[in-house]
Amino acid sequence: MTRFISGRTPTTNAEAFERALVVTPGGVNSPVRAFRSVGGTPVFLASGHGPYVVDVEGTEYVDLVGQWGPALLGHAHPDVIAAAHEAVARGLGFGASSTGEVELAELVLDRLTLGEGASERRGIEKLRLVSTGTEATMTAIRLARGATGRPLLVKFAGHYHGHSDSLLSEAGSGIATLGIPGSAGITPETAAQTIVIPYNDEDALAEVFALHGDRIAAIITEAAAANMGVVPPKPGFNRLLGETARAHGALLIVDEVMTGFRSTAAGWWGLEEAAGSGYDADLTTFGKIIGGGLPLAGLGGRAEILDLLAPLGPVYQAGTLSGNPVAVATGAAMLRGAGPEVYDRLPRTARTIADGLSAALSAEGVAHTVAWAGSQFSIFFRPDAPQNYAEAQDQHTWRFGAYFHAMLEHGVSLPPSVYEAWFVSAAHDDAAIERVLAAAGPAAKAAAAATPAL
Ligand SMILES: Cc1ncc(COP(=O)(O)O)c(C=O)c1O
Ligand SMILES: N[C@H](C=O)CCC(=O)O
Repeated sequence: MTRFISGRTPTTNAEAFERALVVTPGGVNSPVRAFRSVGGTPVFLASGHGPYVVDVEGTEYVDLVGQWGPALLGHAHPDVIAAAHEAVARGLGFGASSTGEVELAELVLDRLTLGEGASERRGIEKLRLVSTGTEATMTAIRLARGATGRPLLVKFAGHYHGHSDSLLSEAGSGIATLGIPGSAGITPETAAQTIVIPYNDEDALAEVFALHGDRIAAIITEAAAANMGVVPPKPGFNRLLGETARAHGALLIVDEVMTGFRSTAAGWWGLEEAAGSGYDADLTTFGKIIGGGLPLAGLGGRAEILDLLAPLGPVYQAGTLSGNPVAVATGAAMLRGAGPEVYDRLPRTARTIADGLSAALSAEGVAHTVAWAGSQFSIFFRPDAPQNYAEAQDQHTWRFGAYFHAMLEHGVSLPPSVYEAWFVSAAHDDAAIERVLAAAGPAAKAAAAATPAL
């Protein structure tokens, strides 16, 4: 007799969650999905199409989670699905190199390399593919330590770079959502190698380098922070990070796992280049969109640094599933499908939605602000945009649960945390936007009526 297998597919979210709780820690495979900060039963999704997702009960929602970023063209885009089918038919993976990996690297490098004659520090010359953003940032740190022979890492409070040990101190995303300072299970020795400073704070940066400059291997930063809600860098801050690192013989790692291929065709880096505040990253990490929705991520940089990776160099990194042929095919299909019209459309769609939501909140007298980084935005329940984690936490977070559930009831799926960014896709058409705007009034009323927990 089987103990766990029920043989029946759950038909309600409650039933699905109940069963998940028995066999999965917290009923989820990634903490934010558990709805802990907003309360209630998580939805279990059965399918997605265009701007919509559908749960196991058959309820359709306009999706503003976008797979946490990868769904740039919307769900189940025909070209991406066709690329997956074609690749699957040839085999799921070989544990050997395949030409699709090279094609994807070429597509990425083409978007991120400056023209001939540009300073040789700029742009990305080589790319190593891995399977998750966590692996990409973890490898970037190892590479920085290997390249400099130094131990320390500087990160910013509220930034999230995945869940490797060195990077969970005062992290954003789920760590912020759960209201905890970091994770158990990390040795004090490891934690001591990461120095956390406030974001957008030039003085703290100067001070940490004055004190420890010759022991710092790297600064790691989100290209534009979006895991404590959206908090963009002050103009010129990323450039200052590059200059400071360079002046002290350290490296700058810019994490574009979320912003890469979303803010512009060339990610946040492209946006700052166009704005005249371009910066020199020594290493750049990618994830999400680069895999087109399947597990794939990457680490890029100048050849002299990337070539320190095995087999050429002494810094080890490997992966059974690295460069998986199906994931590189879906990633390439997504990048090929993300032409100028996509990057033109995304900010306009985001702006229309955000303006409508903001107007509804204002009409209900709810203090709030919409914060932006390219086409990504999030709503803070405070009157002005925060510049760092302390300010991002200083808001009426207690309004968000009511707001979130009112949206869900009216057919709009938001990230289930006040500290996550919202994502639109190229598939969000007028009908989807209308549905979001129709939910704006009731959600604003719910936020206005919310009260802090005792
Ligand atoms: C900026 C950033 N870096 C790294 C990661 C880690 O990526 P993954 O979840 O694929 O490990 C994430 C998201 O999870 C992210 O938003
Ligand atoms: N903020 C995270 C990634 O960007 C959300 C994904 C997760 O933790 O499940």
